[in-house]
Amino acid sequence: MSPTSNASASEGPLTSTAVSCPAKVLVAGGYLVLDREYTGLVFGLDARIHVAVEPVSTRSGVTISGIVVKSPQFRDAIWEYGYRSQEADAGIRVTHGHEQRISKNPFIETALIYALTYIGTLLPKKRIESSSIRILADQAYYSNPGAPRTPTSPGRFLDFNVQLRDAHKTGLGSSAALVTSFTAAVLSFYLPKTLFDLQSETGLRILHNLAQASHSYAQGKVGSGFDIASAVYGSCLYKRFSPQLLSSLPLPGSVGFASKLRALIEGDAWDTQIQKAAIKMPQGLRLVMCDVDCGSETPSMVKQVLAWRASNKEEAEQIWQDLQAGNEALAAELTRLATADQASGGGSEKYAKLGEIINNNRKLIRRMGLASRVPIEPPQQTQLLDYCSNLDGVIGGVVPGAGGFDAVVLLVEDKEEVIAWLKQSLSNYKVENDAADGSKIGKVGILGIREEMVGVKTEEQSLYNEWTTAS
Ligand SMILES: Nc1ncnc2c1ncn2[C@@H]1O[C@H](COP(=O)(O)OP(=O)(O)OP(=O)(O)O)[C@@H](O)[C@H]1O
Ligand SMILES: C[C@@](O)(CCOP(=O)(O)O)CC(=O)O
Repeated sequence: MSPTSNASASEGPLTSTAVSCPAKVLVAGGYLVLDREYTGLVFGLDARIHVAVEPVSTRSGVTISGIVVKSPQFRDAIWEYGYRSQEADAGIRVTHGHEQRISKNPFIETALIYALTYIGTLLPKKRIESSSIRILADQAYYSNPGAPRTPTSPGRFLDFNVQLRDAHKTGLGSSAALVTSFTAAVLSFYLPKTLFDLQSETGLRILHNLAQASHSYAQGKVGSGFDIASAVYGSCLYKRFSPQLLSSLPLPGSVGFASKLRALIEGDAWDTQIQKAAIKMPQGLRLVMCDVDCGSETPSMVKQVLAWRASNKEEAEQIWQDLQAGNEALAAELTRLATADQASGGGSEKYAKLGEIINNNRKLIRRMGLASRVPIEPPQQTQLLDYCSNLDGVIGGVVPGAGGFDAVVLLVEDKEEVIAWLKQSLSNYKVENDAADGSKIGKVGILGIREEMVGVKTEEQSLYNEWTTAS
């Protein structure tokens, strides 16, 4: 059902709004999920990016509207935008503030253009008021050490005291969580509930489709969109949208962009499939993310794997099908354990099948990597995963997403002593960096996060008290 567009444009003053979205980890389905024939098993993680929007009191007589966006945990992270409606149904054009000295932020700028354009199609006669927007991110997204802003009463959001370009990402999908929170916060702020309600299924679908469209444009249309899906819906089994949906959309600023964008995100053509019920974390288990203090270039790995698949159809098809079966088996076993009678089975034998499925999937991932000559589970990561998998309480682990040297994700028993033992064992872990290509993994650390089933949610403004709009 589409929202009705005849709601009154004047439904009271704009009130401050805040929204947050979770990080992601693709536990199964890397590369496969780029193709609609296959699915990806994605878990949300409890590191969040928050976006808060507030009205700005404009002095009487001031006619220029503006939106100021700040990411105050980073140095010089402030972007000022003007905006105006364009002829020919081309949507909203965003301009930069005069004294803009700092680098552009394509994710923020695109999310703003898409969100304001959609709002403009719903409320064509209403002036878009000025606002002030703050972005606040949890520590786990970056490996830079943060410091409390007010040491006497340390809050949730730390001061990173570096420029954004010097932030070291940990690969948790910061741009997807940012774009989704930003879009949700801007829509919730400017639109009355009758037109956009984050608590409704329709609201979530519109947010998902709009955030996919703008994130994909800002990113250069490379990803499957699993990161946006988990930002909106939390942990889920994800089947991507047909790429033609976005390739047939006019570019922002071109004739017909606004109404085609609205029709696409509200209409029935959008064919993503999200199964939330297919993903569960059994009670007594949890995910642990390990950062290996090194990084890989996802786009070039994707290019190489897909090129190999295109010229080795038969061999690739077999691996893809076997991996899909293995990924489905993993989802099914997690669900079985989550719903099984807690009294049945006991001890670590109850997770034996889960461990076996994970190890079989890893064999297939290594085959994919060897065949395509892409280090998806390189020897250093195999060694690390084998080492961790042999520790008491660890069921198994994989290289998430595109793999490489970014991170590993472990499935472990949710017990303090297991985490303590894992930490101690990793602090003694000796990395054997003997890869022929010279790639190295650094010190292995545990990120203080775990799985999160909840996707987008509204938040209390009081969370940001120490990061006032003036910060
Ligand atoms: N706190 C923040 N404030 C403003 N912009 C941010 C913030 N965090 C991330 N970004 C934007 O997102 C970009 C990083 O997105 P990118 O897609 O490269 O990484 P990622 O989504 O974290 O990585 P991956 O998909 O590999 O997990 C930054 O260059 C910046 O533009
Ligand atoms: C390789 C791919 O399937 C997963 C990439 O995941 P990550 O960015 O490495 O977490 C690409 C995608 O689905 O967007």
